[in-house]
Amino acid sequence: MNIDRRLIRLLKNLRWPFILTLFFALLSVIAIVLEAKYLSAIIDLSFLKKQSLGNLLDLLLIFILVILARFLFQWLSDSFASHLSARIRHDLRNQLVRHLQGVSPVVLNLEKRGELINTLQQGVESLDAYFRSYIPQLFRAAAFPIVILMFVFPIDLLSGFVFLFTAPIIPVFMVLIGQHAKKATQRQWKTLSFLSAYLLDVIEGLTTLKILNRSQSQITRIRLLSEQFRHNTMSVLKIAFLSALVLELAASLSTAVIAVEIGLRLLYAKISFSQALFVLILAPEFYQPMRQLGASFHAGMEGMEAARRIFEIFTIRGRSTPKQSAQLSFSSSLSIELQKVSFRYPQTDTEALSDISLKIEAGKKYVIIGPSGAGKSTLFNLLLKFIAPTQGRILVNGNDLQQINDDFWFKQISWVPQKPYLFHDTIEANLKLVNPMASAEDMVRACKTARLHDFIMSLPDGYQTIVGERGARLSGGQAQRLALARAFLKDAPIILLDEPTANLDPQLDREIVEIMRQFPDDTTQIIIAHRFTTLKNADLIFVMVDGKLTDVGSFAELTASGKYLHRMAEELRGMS
Ligand SMILES: Nc1ncnc2c1ncn2[C@@H]1O[C@H](COP(=O)(O)OP(=O)(O)OP(=O)(O)O)[C@@H](O)[C@H]1O
Repeated sequence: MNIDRRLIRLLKNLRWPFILTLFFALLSVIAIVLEAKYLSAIIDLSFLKKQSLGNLLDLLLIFILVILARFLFQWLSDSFASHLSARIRHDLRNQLVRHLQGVSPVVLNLEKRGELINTLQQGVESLDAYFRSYIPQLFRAAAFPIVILMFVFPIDLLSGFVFLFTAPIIPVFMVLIGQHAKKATQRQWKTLSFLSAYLLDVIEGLTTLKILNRSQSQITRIRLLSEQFRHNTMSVLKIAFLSALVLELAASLSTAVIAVEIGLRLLYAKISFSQALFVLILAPEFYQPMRQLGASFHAGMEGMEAARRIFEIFTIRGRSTPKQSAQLSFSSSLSIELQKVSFRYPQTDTEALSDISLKIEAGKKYVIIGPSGAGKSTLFNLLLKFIAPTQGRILVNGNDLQQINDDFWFKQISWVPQKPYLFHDTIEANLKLVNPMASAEDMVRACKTARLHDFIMSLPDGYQTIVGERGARLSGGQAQRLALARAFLKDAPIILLDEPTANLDPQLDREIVEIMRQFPDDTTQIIIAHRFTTLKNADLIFVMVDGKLTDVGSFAELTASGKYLHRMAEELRGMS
């Protein structure tokens, strides 16, 4: 019957709007029965018993009031259902976003973003019809016939039995049709999710595709997928139209059976006119909610399918973080120690990091170097608590990092990745992300230190300039500077910087060292370096190769003996 228990559980905090939705629906059916009762009485009295209109004024007035009450109850029931649906969608979307915020970026990157977006938008939206129309209709389909039978049985037993025996025909048809509809709806959703993910992928990789001269083949693929989606949608619609037709037919035939049965008895004077009329007026109302349920059956199917995807998102494992960070305070100078740390990404055979032991003391400058794939970013991911070691421990002032609260830890770290994420908002808003209370002077100071202020002032809207999606209107170097300005504003004791690669911004090469010097002396700096200038300024250099720590030492020590650094120096000398 298309009821997902997890969806019904969402109603827990909305008990009252839900109860009121059903309560007013119930009142509306009582009003329907009363409407039939008064209408049949008025017709009987005025046409058969020839009563004057003056004598029927009271009855007419009550009849009109009952009609008005029916519409009022229906409207109230619909309004509470709409309110309920809006709240559920709002709460669910918040819960989903909150859940995804708690998922490690490393895990999240493995998910198809297009599918996630599709579920967050279309999936949650399709629950509107489920809660606003399908669930109340399901209640009406179950409750209305019972209420009507309660009134019909005492008045006309035979008609009551005809109602009772014809009522299951519609639900039986619905269950039969439902089997097909379910598969078709699942196919439709699968294609839509795939299409959304594919479109997002193509749009993001458009430049690459164009350069590779592959855009035409992608267009063909998108056309094929769209065609498949159209085909699947048509199958769903075909079933929906066909089921509506079958249900309509079943309801009409059942009403006809009642009409013939009543007509015959009326002919042989086995039933009074007012009783016959009362049952006849109620007959279409008896089948109406079941017919309407047939019409919203599709909404029920879609809601169920969307629920499956939505609750799948909740199964993406989030990080668990302790509530308290014992013994650590914001004023602590934080030293970090990696003890025999290894890490293996899920579903991979080799370790990205193996047996790493190193110490990071507060206030010193460290540089990590190594060839591509050596595990430098993985080490950062561990320090950022995006992932946890598969073996070994990371200690912060002697406390296991995994026992430290995420919020506390994130406040201690400024992270400047190679491609910083900038939101489609103003420069000011992107800066204030790290410190909403930052004053205009603070922002200017931070941007001056990051050597970005002059550029910002050259823009027509200055700090109010919209940076574009993912900072599209900024160069790679400018985006990095903006991220560095954010780090200045945040003023955290530890800064992790993934230096931009050499081909990104040559000017930044020299400047970055200067900018990093501006951080307070007690800031611990850990830099993934790609340049020589950065190496020279490090207190200690960690050389990583194939997930292992192969050398540790100062620049002078390593250029003399370190294999990788020595080779790097040779290569750079050869280039110059
Ligand atoms: N999400 C992931 N799932 C599976 N394997 C991964 C994942 N991320 C990285 N790896 C693997 O882990 C190893 C270390 O990768 P990592 O990104 O840490 O290297 P890196 O030194 O930062 O490289 P680069 O300098 O090119 O950025 C690589 O073999 C890489 O293929």
